Amino acid sequence: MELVLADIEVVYGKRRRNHAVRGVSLRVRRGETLAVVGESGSGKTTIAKVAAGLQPATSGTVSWRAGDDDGAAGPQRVHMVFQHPVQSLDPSWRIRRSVHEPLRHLGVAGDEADRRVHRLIAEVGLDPEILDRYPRDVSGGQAQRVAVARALVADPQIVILDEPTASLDQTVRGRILALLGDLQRRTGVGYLMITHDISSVRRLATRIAVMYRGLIVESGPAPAVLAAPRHPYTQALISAVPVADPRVAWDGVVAAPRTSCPVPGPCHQHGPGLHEVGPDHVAGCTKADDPQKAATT
Ligand SMILES: Nc1ncnc2c1ncn2[C@@H]1O[C@H](COP(=O)(O)OP(=O)(O)OP(=O)(O)O)[C@@H](O)[C@H]1O
Repeated sequence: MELVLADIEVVYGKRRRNHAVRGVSLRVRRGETLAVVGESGSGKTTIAKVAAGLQPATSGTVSWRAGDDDGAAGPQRVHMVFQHPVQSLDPSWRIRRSVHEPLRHLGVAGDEADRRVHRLIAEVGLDPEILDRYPRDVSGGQAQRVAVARALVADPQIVILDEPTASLDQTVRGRILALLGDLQRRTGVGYLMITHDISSVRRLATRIAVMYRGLIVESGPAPAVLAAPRHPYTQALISAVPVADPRVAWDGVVAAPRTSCPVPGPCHQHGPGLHEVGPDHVAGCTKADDPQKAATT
C-alpha cells in the first residue's frame, strides 16, 4: 500500500487569498515513516488533513496504490492521531466505545472486536480498566495511547500522525515514540508524521520532507537530511538552535537530541513495547525476559 499525494494545492478563504499548500507531492509506503517538518503555518497540518480526506485539495490528487501484500486497500484503512489527545476523543463516549468505533466501520463486532480492543490496549501499555472511563478521567499521555490504540485497532495500512507528542511531557513523549516504532516493526504500518520535534524525527523517520511557505523545500532519506541539512529551517531544527516557532522555542530551550533505547524486546522498566529514550534510561534498561539483569536494576 502506498499513499500518493500529487501536486496538491490548497487555497483557503472565500477570496482565495491564503495559498497554504503549493504543488506538494509526496508518498508514504507501508513500513516506513515520512516525517513532514517545517515552521508554524508552513502547511503541514493542511497536508495531513488532505491525506486523511478531511480537507479537500483545491487541485491535485490523493491516491492509493495497492502492493502485493495488500488485502482490501483504501482510504478506509487510514487513521489519524491528532495533537490534542483528550480533545480528539468524544467526551461523551467511554474509552471502550472510541476504540471500538473503527472496528464497527469495518463490520467487526462481538468477541472478535473485544479481543482486538483488549490486545491493542495491552500493546499500548494500558490497563483494560481504562476502557470504562471517560476522556476527562485519563491523563494526556494515557489519552494519546488510547488514540494510538484506536488508530491501529483496525489494522490500518497508513496512520497519519499530526504532532502526536506535542502536548506530552518528555517522558511520555519517549514512550509514545517507542510504542509507535515498535508497532511499525511488528505490523508494517506506514506513518505520515507531522512534527516540530527533532527527537520524533530521529526516532521514527525513514524519509524527511521539509515544508516552507506551502512548498516542500528539501526532502530525502532521513540519514542524509539529518547528516547534511540544506535548508535553514532544517539546519536550525537539527542543530537544536531555537527557531521561529513558538511551540519549539517557547522558552528559548530546545531539547537536546536523545538517544534510542537499545533493548530490542520488551523493556524491563516499561513493559511491552514501551521503550524510554535518553541516556539516563539507557544505562539501566534491560530486557524484561532477562531476570538476572532485571534483578540488578
Ligand atoms: N481552515 C482554514 N482557513 C483559512 N486558513 C487556514 C485554515 N487552516 C489553516 N489555514 C492557514 O493555512 C496556512 C497553513 O496552515 P497549517 O495549519 O497547515 O500549517 P502548519 O504548518 O500545520 O502550522 P502549525 O505547525 O502551526 O500547526 C496558515 O497560514 C494557516 O493560517
